[in-house]
Amino acid sequence: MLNWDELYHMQNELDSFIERENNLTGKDLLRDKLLALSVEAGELANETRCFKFWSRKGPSEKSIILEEYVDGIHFLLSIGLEKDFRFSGSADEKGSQSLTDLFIAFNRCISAFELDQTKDHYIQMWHVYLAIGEKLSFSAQDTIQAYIQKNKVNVERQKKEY
Ligand SMILES: O=c1ccn([C@H]2C[C@H](O)[C@@H](COP(=O)(O)OP(=O)(O)OP(=O)(O)O)O2)c(=O)[nH]1
Repeated sequence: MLNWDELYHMQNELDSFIERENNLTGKDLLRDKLLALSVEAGELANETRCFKFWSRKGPSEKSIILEEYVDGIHFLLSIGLEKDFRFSGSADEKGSQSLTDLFIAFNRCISAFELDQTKDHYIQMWHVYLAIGEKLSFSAQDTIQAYIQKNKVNVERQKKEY
């Protein structure tokens, strides 16, 4: 099973670094992070092309979809750090909902959390996001590996190009 504690720890290091580099230490970044999460989910949906009924072009390759997916994991962890909530479960069995259904449900969960910032609503966002990962056939190992890799890229980018 995924050890979320380790990922929360890595995310905390990254977030503190980003805040220091950008003079944002102590600032309330929750609303920006919620919008970022919603945008990342949109980028992910776009790469899967799950809703593009008008097009015969297939999805992007798995590595690209996985990188978009772990961007969302970054923000879910980061939001938990901001609110002092932790998720510790795992993905449920693959359900019958389509990817499109899941993306719509995920946006609903973000809105529910924004309106009422409880731990239950936080956990709900995780369940739906993990269901998206399950539907995309990402294993826990795929997700951890890609998370660690993108976390490093994020640190490097802070040091250089931004
Ligand atoms: O407080 C923060 C802010 C950002 N990130 C991470 C999450 C994600 O992995 C990345 C932002 O996403 P992305 O790589 O799409 O950033 P971008 O600036 O939109 O990149 P690009 O210009 O390449 O599209 O930064 C954090 O972990 N914590």
